[in-house]
Amino acid sequence: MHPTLKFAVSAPGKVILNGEHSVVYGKAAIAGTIGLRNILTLQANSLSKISINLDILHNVLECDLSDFNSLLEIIYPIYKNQDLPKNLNHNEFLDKIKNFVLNTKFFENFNVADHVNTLSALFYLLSGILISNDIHKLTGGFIVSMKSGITTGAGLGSSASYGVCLAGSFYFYTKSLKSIDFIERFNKMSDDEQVSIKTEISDWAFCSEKIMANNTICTFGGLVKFYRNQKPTPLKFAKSLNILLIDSCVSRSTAAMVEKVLNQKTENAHRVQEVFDKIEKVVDEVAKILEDESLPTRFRQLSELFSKNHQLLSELNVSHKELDNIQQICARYGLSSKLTGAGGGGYAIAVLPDDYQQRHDEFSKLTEELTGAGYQVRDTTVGNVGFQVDIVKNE
Ligand SMILES: Nc1ncnc2c1ncn2[C@@H]1O[C@H](COP(=O)(O)OP(=O)(O)O)[C@@H](O)[C@H]1O
Ligand SMILES: C[C@@](O)(CCOP(=O)(O)O)CC(=O)O
Repeated sequence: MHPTLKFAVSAPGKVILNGEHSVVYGKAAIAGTIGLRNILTLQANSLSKISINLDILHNVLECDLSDFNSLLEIIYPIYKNQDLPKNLNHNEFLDKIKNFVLNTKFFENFNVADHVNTLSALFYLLSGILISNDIHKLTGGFIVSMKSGITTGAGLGSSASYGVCLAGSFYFYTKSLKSIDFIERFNKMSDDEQVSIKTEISDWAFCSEKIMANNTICTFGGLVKFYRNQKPTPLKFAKSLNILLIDSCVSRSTAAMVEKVLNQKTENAHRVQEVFDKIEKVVDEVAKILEDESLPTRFRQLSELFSKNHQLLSELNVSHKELDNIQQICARYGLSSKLTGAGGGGYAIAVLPDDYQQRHDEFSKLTEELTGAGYQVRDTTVGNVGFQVDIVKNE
């Protein structure tokens, strides 16, 4: 037990730049981390409880250490000799964790059933990582506090970022139980050593969100090209890009939009395949531009390709009148926006010129017009750092 241990981890959200929908049918897509992050602080203490302070739950929940240790007592012997998480029987393990979550009293009248996935992800990763490090009992408590910086359920990768924060914090907590200066040592390790630890974290995070690209991006950061169910490949030399993130404030469902495209494909496979092929070309061109170090500016070329990509997605009927309106407003200011993610609502993104901060008046007018039309606007970058961990020093 290390009652003095206090550290913070953070992980960014992500956006898809190009290739949504066609990626479902085997084509490549491009994505990158955004400048918005979830930040989780873990502080060890000598109390006999695990306190959970996730801002999205609006309550501080508490789990008695004895209850958690009883769970470990049951599951440790079953899973201790398995090579976790590689050989973990996910569904069986998750059932045991869900059962624990549903039968634990966390806070007065708190309705656990409404948050079972959020809490199960936490206890899944905590127990799995402890067991894989051969720890079968906790002798001291801790508090985890999450400050959310990413809108949830909007395609910005909040769940992957949440999973990476949880996996990362429990990984470093567990390692610190064995060696208190582990975090300081990690931050001084070579790139290769850090990559191998981050790979473990990303593999654990994959257990809570089964979208390989998202966990890898949120852990390692940067801009990547990826295919469905495969580890993404970093785009070499790709510098981060200034973008405008515009929330249409229209709710959307990824599954419904994917189904909409499937229905069109069933009706007219040839037409839809032609659109996918054109999107593939856009993806290839964008990747080339992002990797070309010699270009003085990427703004104009990328803007053209973003417009084209939005048009192609509209042909798949996954745009929305608000997303089209955003595109028209941006166009009046010389910017091209496209929907990002599944469409039907959610976010649009627009590439910003390198000097947009110097063109303050023009940029403020655009932001005002978008906000006045009912949208939420953030300027940020895409292709930022991924997972980070740091000791928090108490004043
Ligand atoms: N900051 C957070 N704190 C707690 N849980 C989070 C947080 N961010 C995401 N989650 C979890 O992820 C879920 C949202 O996942 P999902 O609907 O796939 O959205 P997204 O597209 O943003 O990843 C939330 O319901 C919650 O379980
Ligand atoms: C439409 C799709 O290509 C992207 C969905 O993205 P998001 O989860 O809405 O950001 C679906 C998918 O790749 O699974």
